[in-house]
Amino acid sequence: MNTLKICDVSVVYPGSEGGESVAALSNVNLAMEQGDLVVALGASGCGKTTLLNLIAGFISPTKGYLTLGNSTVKGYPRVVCGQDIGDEITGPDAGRGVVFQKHALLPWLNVIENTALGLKLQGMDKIARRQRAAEYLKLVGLEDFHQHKIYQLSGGMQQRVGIARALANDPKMLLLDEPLGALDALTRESLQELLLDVWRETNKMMFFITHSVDEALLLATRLVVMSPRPGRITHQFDLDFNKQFLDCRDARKVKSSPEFIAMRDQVLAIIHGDELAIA
Ligand SMILES: Nc1ncnc2c1ncn2[C@@H]1O[C@H](COP(=O)(O)OP(=O)(O)OP(=O)(O)O)[C@@H](O)[C@H]1O
Repeated sequence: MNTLKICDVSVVYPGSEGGESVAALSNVNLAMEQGDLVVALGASGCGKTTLLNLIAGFISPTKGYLTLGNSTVKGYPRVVCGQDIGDEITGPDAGRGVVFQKHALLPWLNVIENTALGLKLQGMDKIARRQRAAEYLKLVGLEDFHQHKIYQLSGGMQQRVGIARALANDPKMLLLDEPLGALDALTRESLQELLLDVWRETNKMMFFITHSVDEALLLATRLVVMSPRPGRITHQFDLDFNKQFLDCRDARKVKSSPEFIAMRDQVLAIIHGDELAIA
């Protein structure tokens, strides 16, 4: 089974040119399984992206370790506290798909070429990779846009291509760093629905970062709230508003329920309390 374990992880960035080092994360513990949609919320600079970068294998922890399935993630000792924690993954790989706020697509390639890019880099032949890319473009509603250039697409459509490209590699987990942050409100709502459809269809583990409390509550199976720097996970909530939404397809109805409003108030109180503490 696919599982991610983050065990007592801290990250300290060294100061540049004699400057002070930055303690970004402190003693973070988190476990995820297949089908979990974990959303991280917290004040700006609390270490959300640092946590995502660790999971993706872009950076290494200063202390602690991460495991994905039977493998340790990038650069960690195979044996920890006398226990063998498995083979090492040597860094970012196709098993962890990443979607950024800015789509990071290549403007000189068309939609299907962008979607198939990771498969091309893995050496998959052209027919097979185009077939696979077409499947995922259909999943995100872009089956009629294969030949379009990226600049011919709206921001929301570009993000759909980014999601299809990440999924085309069939990753064990999808890591999404504020993927909807730059979109207008209506497009953002339609992509929230799309992501939930993709999540239900694929049953992938997803780790999602946002600044929007409403978005976090609507999407998450588990919400983790992080403290200001050095980031720690201070609260975790198991939620099922996403299943309520998928049943009724009416975000306004879900968001106006007494349970949603109470949870929103509770989470906002935590975040505002944290912000006041550092003001
Ligand atoms: N490569 C780096 N070198 C030094 N400091 C860094 C580096 N990357 C991030 N930081 C610092 O670490 C802290 C955590 O940054 P991070 O981007 O993880 O926070 P965040 O919660 O994602 O922020 P935001 O919500 O504003 O995107 C910040 O103080 C940031 O300035």
